Amino acid sequence: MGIAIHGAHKSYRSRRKQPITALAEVDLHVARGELMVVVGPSGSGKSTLLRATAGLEALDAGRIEIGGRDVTTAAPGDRDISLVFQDYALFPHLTVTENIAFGQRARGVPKTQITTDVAQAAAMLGLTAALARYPRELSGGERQRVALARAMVRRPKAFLLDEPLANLDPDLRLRTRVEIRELQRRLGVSMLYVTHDQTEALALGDRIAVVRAGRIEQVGTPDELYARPSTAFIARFIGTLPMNLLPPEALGRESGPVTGIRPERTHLAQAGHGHLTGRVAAVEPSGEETVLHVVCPDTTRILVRVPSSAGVPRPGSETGITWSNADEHHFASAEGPRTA
Ligand SMILES: Nc1ncnc2c1ncn2[C@@H]1O[C@H](COP(=O)(O)OP(=O)(O)OP(=O)(O)O)[C@@H](O)[C@H]1O
Repeated sequence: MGIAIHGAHKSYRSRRKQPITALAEVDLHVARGELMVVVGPSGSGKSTLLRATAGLEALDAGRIEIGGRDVTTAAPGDRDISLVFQDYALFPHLTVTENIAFGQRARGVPKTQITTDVAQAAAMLGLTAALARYPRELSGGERQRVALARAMVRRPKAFLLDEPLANLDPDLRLRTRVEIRELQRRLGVSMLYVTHDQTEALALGDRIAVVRAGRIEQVGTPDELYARPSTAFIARFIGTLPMNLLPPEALGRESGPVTGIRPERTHLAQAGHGHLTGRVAAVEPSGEETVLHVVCPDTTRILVRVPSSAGVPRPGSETGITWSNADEHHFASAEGPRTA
């Protein structure tokens, strides 16, 4: 058993005493050894879900099990979890060794055991050469690795991470992301990983839970979320570029569903041919590919991603846009559920 969250509900009171629903009827199961990413926009309830799982926040209703044990009312220290936050929370006056060993010492683990555990965690995370240093002598990436090593030596039933890469520059984010993934695989521990970054979610997760306004809209593998988003919101949220959503009028229909087409599944055609014709409003080269912003006569804007080598049209010119009907998604409305 990994982590099981049943019917979690949590609301806060605003300063004006208005209720703010942070979590509503959330069910989430993380299998043993699974890396589950919780992703969603700012304020959607991700941190509340993680903090409730950690026991830092009490639920109004619902039940939480970790490793098959009901921990709903257990104190954070009694849940067999390790937490990692974005701000590392290292002790500045302790060396790397002492920081990693701190929790183990407090728990009275024998010294020889601690020495072995620290050496092993440091080796796994490439920190062996830094063991005698103080946090101020480390880079941001090294500090985050110390925080991970400290979390790891506890051998918890579950790892809970809240935006652990938020303070790192892009290069380090990428490297540390790979390290976290490898570490989680090697330890075979369940992990709940919170981020607002869908790229990170797709890269890391065995599965991803997309949260919006306190509810989980979809749980699935990265491929499932990309190929069959269950709502138009997810279709726009998951993917390097948001999916184009076309109202029926844009396709010359009086009524019907909203049609979704990914920018990377569109092709250019001659003006007047294909599914649509519009004017190129902007051209954004990004190496091998170029993204065109095309505005149709009814003002619908469409993103088109094409190979840069393919004779990209100039801004202001007219172009046709086409796609294979098999690549279409259909939704009840611009935010609503999938219909086909
Ligand atoms: N202590 C609190 N008191 C009042 N409202 C709170 C409190 N903590 C969170 N909230 C509200 O609950 C909602 C969910 O917050 P939460 O921090 O879980 O979102 P989040 O998805 O983690 O956001 P972010 O990505 O910005 O960190 C928000 O509307 C937030 O304003």
